[in-house]
Order: sequence, then structure tokens, then C-alpha cells
Amino acid sequence: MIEMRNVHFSYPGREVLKGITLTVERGELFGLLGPNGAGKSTLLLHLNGILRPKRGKVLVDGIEPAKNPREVRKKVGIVFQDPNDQLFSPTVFEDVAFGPYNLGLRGEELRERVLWALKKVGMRNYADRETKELSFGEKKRIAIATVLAMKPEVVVFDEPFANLDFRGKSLMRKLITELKNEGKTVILASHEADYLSLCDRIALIDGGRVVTVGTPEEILGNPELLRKHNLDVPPLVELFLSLGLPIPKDPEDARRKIMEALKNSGPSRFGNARDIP
Ligand SMILES: Nc1ncnc2c1ncn2[C@@H]1O[C@H](COP(=O)(O)OP(=O)(O)OP(=O)(O)O)[C@@H](O)[C@H]1O
Repeated sequence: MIEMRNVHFSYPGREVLKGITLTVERGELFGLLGPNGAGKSTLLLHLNGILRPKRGKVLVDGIEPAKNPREVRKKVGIVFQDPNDQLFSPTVFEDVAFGPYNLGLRGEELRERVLWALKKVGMRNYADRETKELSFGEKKRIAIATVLAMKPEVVVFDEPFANLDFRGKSLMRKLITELKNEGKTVILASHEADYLSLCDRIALIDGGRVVTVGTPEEILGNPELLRKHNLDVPPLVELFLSLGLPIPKDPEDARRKIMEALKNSGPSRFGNARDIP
């Protein structure tokens, strides 16, 4: 679905992407992991033609975003880190309607699309609210609705978990999993390795270069690699590695894997599983 071939990009006086080559398959949940300043956001902005490579090529479903940004923006929706960069209308309804209106939807069809997108993010009752009076977490969900309302094939999230509380993070995980199950191609960029355990594959980038690409087990299960690139090793991952268990995708998966290990191990290793409440 996405091909980046030797992508180079510089801001004035500073080379930020130094030859990125990556492929994301259709329907894949793909993580971009890298420390602050690695070039993740800069790379994402190439996917819908906001930035153009100085050298190299980006292709989305065969379309070059730099040459055909209008066409590619029907396929790729980017959820920015800060929802204030995405919302600019007086009301939630108008913000979410903006994209589909530009796609040509009108009247009842437009209204239905907006309410559908708001329902997807659990904000159906917010249509008439003033955007500026919403909390950060609420704005974040409305920003996602503005993207979903376009029904893109590829949904890109830049630091989706940043500044969300526990419930916000759980809802975000659920939504990302839902999108993946619907067959969408999803890209998550984050400097927090913890949140990328959901992914099918992860690319570790640093200093504008791809360090390595692998499964969550290969990348997150390598604490030395993470530390070398200034990334936190998720505590749950450390715990599971020390117990010799496979890395969990999320807290619910962690619970399942622990219960399974307790059942299989018997009293010698973990005590008696039946005694655990
Ligand atoms: N508009 C800009 N003008 C000049 N330099 C920029 C601009 N935007 C980003 N940079 C620089 O490019 C480099 C990569 O930034 P980018 O935001 O792509 O990294 P990132 O991996 O997304 O980081 P973070 O995790 O902190 O969001 C940084 O050194 C940053 O200072």
C-alpha cells in the first residue's frame, strides 16, 4: 500500500530524512518507533503530500503524493499529534463535515456521515458543541472523527496516546484495533515503545534513518536496542522477558498470557494457579 524509496528531506540547513526505505502492506498495522527528533512526523507528512522528498520517492497505492496530493488525500488521513492543528471550525459538526463536504456530500448524506464518524469515536452527542470549549482528550477524538469521516483506506496516527488519560488510551487502543479489523492500513508513530506492541511490524528509526524493521517481539523484545536509541523499555515487556513469556499486545493479552502460563507451569514455578483470586 505504501512504498518509500530512499526518501531524503531537509528543512533549511538541516537534513532530517537521510534515505528512508520502507514498505507497508495493505491492511497492515505498522509502527514507526523512534526517539524525539528522529524524523517520524516529517516522514508522515510525506504520505499526503504536505512535504515532498528532496530525493527519492513515496508511493501510496501507486500514487505519488508529491505529484497528486488531492487524489492521495482521499486515501490517506493523518491524525496529528495536537488536535488544535486539525480543528478550526466553530462547532464539532462543521469540523467533521468539512472533509466529506469537500468530497461532494450534501444534505442528509453529509449529516449521516458526520454522525457516523462521531459515533465511531464515542462522541455522537457532541455534534452541536463548540470545538474550542472541549478538553484535549475530547478534541483528539473529534480530530480522529474528521479523518474517519473521509473513509480513508490508510489512517496515520502521530503520537496517538500522548496526553490521554487511562480511559482515553484504552479507547484509542480499541479504535486502532477496530480499524485494523476493518481492513484499513494503519500507521502509528510514537517514541513510546509500549504502545506499539499492537503492531504487526515496527520500524525503528533514528537520526533520519531506518535502524531495523521487525515484529514487536524482535524490536520490543530487545531492550539493548531500545536503550541504545534512547527509548524506554516497557516495564511489562521487561517482566515478560524475565519470565520467558511471549510479549503481550495489550494489558488484556498480558492477563491471558499470565493465566495460561500459571495453568501450564503448575506449582513448581508460579505456585498453584487455582489459589490465585
Ligand atoms: N518546520 C521545521 N523547520 C525546521 N526544522 C524542523 C521542522 N520540523 C521539524 N524540524 C526538525 O526536524 C527534526 C525531526 O523532527 P520530527 O518532528 O520529524 O521528529 P519526530 O521523530 O516526530 O520527533 P518527536 O517524537 O519529538 O515528535 C528535528 O530535529 C526537528 O527539530
